[in-house]
Amino acid sequence: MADQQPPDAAVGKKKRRVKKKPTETSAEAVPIAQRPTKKPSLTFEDRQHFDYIREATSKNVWYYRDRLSVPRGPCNLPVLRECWVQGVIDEGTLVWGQGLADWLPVRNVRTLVPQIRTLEGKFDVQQFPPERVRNFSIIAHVDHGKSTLADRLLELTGAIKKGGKEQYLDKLQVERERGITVKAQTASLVYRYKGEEYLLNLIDTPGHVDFSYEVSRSLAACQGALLLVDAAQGIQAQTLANFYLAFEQGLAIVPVLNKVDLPAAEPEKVAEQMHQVFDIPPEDCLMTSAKTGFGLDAILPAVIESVPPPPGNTAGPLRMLLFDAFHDEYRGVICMVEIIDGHLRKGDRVVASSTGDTYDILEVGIMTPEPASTGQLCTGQVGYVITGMKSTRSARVGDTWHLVKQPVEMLPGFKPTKSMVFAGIYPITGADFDALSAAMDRLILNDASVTVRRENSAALGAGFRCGFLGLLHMEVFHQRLEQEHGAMVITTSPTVPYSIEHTDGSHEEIQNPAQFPLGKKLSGVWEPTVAATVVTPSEHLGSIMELFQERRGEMLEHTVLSPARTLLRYTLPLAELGGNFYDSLKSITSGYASFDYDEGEMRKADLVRLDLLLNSETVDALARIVHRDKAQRIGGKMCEAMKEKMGRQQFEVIIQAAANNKIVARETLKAFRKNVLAKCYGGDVSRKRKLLEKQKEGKKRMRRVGSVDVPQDVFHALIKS
Ligand SMILES: Nc1nc2c(ncn2[C@@H]2O[C@H](COP(=O)(O)OP(=O)(O)OP(=O)(O)O)[C@@H](O)[C@H]2O)c(=O)[nH]1
Repeated sequence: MADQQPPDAAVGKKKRRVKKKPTETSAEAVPIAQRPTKKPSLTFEDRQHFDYIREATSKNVWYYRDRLSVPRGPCNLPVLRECWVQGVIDEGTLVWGQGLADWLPVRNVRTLVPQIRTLEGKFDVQQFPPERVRNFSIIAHVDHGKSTLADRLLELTGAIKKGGKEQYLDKLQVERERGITVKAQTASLVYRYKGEEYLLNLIDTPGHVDFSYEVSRSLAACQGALLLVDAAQGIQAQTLANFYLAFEQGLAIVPVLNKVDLPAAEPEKVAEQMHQVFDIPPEDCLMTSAKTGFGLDAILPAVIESVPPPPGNTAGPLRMLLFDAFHDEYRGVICMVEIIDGHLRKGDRVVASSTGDTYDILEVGIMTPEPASTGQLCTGQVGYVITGMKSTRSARVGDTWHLVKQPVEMLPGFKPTKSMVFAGIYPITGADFDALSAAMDRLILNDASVTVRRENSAALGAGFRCGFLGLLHMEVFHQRLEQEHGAMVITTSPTVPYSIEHTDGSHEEIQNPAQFPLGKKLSGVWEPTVAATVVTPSEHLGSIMELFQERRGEMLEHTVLSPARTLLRYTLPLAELGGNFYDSLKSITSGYASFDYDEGEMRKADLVRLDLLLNSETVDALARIVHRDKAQRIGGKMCEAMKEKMGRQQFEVIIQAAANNKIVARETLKAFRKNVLAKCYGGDVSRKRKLLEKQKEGKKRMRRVGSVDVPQDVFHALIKS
């Protein structure tokens, strides 16, 4: 094991070495024959080995990771940002990283694992029996102010400082970039009310329909919900959907009208709407402005008064619900749990009911909103546990855990989600498949609503077919894979699951358009529909109806909510929600209409498979299933987009679209050879070689379809066409 010098001494020593003797790398320490010529990619066995070492060293300050990012700052290997490790991290281990000409033997690696805040000995969760615990979610339509209100409540209870980062609980990069919540987040607050301290557990939930699985799971760990409604916009489609989710689970509802500071706010009218639609007495609605802080003081007392304490049995054996999980680079799998009955302590040995696997509780604590260890959790409390679980797949969201040899009745768990949209996800190059697979495992741990299956494409190689709850969900998943896990991927056109009826009466579900049978007589093709709800200012009714008609929608209901607002219900094919449906709806109503949908029935439709061909070779990854009437228009658009994006090749390329094998559109791309040496007049041969090598490198990023090279961004562009 490496030496145990104080970190500063080690830092100084290593810095001097690296600076003064840059050649003192593995060149001297390792015989040439042993030196690899390129960055190693770790094998599965390596990773297993690493896991073993992690355990062996977890109590020391040493650490390793298969792909170790060493942040800048005081560190004994300051030049390394990404470093590939050969073998076990120990004295003499070879590492390679950005800025290093060669492999470097490690002399001293100190852990860079951020320390979890500890409240052990300072904060006793036992002082909060269930009567003084409240678990509640904040639910609302998109942008009605959930995260902003959560900020104010965190500030009010001193969990975060005033004037800090806005929407504190929106921690993901994708959330901050898009300004939406995609992941439910938990925070425990201590609040003094009528002379007694209460432990309040707040869960901020997403508003968009594609993430409603997050809402329903969060509600399972709560006994109440703050139903937030924008006092200017009133009840919207997702307000209805979330209200019913909470109502069906029997939660206490605390109605709050937010944004009363806005000039357009009409809190009295909205309170009246709440009465009409939800039967909530107008006088029960709290008025607040999460922006200015108006009315904030009334919220937590209302939660304490209206939300019942968690009903668990304090004396019973431990029974806990795993309702969420995520992967932390340094600590592995972190599970979010609610203690339904009994008591959990660090060091306990627990069993996961669904798999029978046993784990030691290495750490347990609450989110404040950052994790803070408390050493135990009592009945009704919500917090996190770390078990040293090896595989991300072992953390099954909805699972019941109990103590070894103390079996309990399983909790009902969560309804499995039904994927509404499918797409293929492929690594940019085949060599990245293993890395993508690991990244998917980690992300799926944090997003249990995604379904994944291995698949192969002739054009894109080995990859995965993933099921999502909607198109936004698919886009966010793609973005998170890239941003949080560094996996660069190609996503194929989204498709919905179709059911094919063969002439012998049998049915087959297809989730990939390339499976759609060609040249075979079929009895019928069935597509999924949705029951859509739109709440809109009445002046936009005409244009909304036109939009739905164009998207093959059929009206089910037309209700006037108030003289100015109307509710419409339509049934329409799920596939029609793709493309620019949301953008069109937004632009024709200037963003004033709200939209939500529920799964509908399967409906028979006249559908064909639309293929894209390059020099008569089908690109399987670009196949889609479309309505016969739209095949020619969509095919034409795809060919145009392909021509525009692909750039000329060294030979002519014929781009065609075929609907059920019949050509419906065609474009021709003229031959062209880009002469990268055009501007190199005479002279330097090494510069010419460099340019040619760069060109060769660029070609690697292309996908070969038959004899045609397709750049990866073409796939992205065609998905949107
Ligand atoms: N004027 C005013 N603006 C507010 C108030 N509360 C929130 N906002 C603004 O409304 C916008 C949306 O707020 P968020 O807190 O992100 O809304 P959200 O409900 O969490 O959004 P999603 O998680 O995407 O559903 C932000 O620009 C906030 O600054 C309020 O009381 N008054």
